[in-house]
Amino acid sequence: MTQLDQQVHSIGPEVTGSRIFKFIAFLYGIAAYLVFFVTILYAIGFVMGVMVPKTIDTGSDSSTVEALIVNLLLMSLFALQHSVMARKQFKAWWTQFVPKPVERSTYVLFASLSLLLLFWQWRPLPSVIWSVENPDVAVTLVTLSFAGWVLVFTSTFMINHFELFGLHQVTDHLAGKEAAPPRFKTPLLYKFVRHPIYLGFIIAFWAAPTMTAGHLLFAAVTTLYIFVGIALEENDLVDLFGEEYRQYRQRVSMLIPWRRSV
Ligand SMILES: C[S@@+](CC[C@H](N)C(=O)[O-])C[C@H]1O[C@@H](n2cnc3c(N)ncnc32)[C@H](O)[C@@H]1O
Repeated sequence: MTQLDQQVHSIGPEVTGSRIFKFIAFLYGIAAYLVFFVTILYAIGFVMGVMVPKTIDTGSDSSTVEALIVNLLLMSLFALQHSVMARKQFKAWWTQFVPKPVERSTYVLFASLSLLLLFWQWRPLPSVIWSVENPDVAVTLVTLSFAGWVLVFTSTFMINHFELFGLHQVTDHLAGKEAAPPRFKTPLLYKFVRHPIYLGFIIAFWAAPTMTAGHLLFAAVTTLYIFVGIALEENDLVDLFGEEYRQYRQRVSMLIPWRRSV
């Protein structure tokens, strides 16, 4: 037996089933959730350019090339972390080291930390691509962007907010309940589009009265990543729910209600 095998063996039910582990896991889940919550609130201010010390359009001066390289690296790091750690094969591998009840919380924590790094290190690209002069149109765009964030937040509650962010798993474990298998759901908005959370992000990122080059880069790359993320997520969902998800995909559009192809 290698040293690694011995370590893997040490995180068994005799450890995860103990009362002290359950309690520490619960505290860890709450801490990860709080970090996520602060991160998503900061993200709103960062993208909308309000109420936070550093926004998408502020930060240290740098050359265009440096800004492009740093920003693309930061977004790639988030995309890699987010996609790789969400895959079935990765989860099967790393739950040998990370106990299952805190797997989702750890994923949420890593995703939040990579986003916080992005906010911190983001380089502004201040050239203005468009600027809406009409105050009514400008207010409409700000309202639309905010509505995008509301769509993200409310949609998470439609499929299960607390499970998505790991709290459900640690509370069930604390209560000694077995983790329930994932369930396919199509409540409310999920009857009109398959990905309301991602639709909310796209709206929130693009609806800007003033669009700088930096903001445009962020919106364009994240939108591209959302399409890649959707393809990966839907592969997993077909694996998980089979024919039920295939039929859902035929019946319901991806992002734009009543437009089957997108
Ligand atoms: C960040 S959420 C995004 C959900 C969806 N793509 C959206 O944009 O609203 C990703 C998680 O939701 C799960 N998921 C996506 N659609 C689902 C559905 N209809 N029912 C249950 N879980 C779903 C995926 O398996 C994944 O774990």
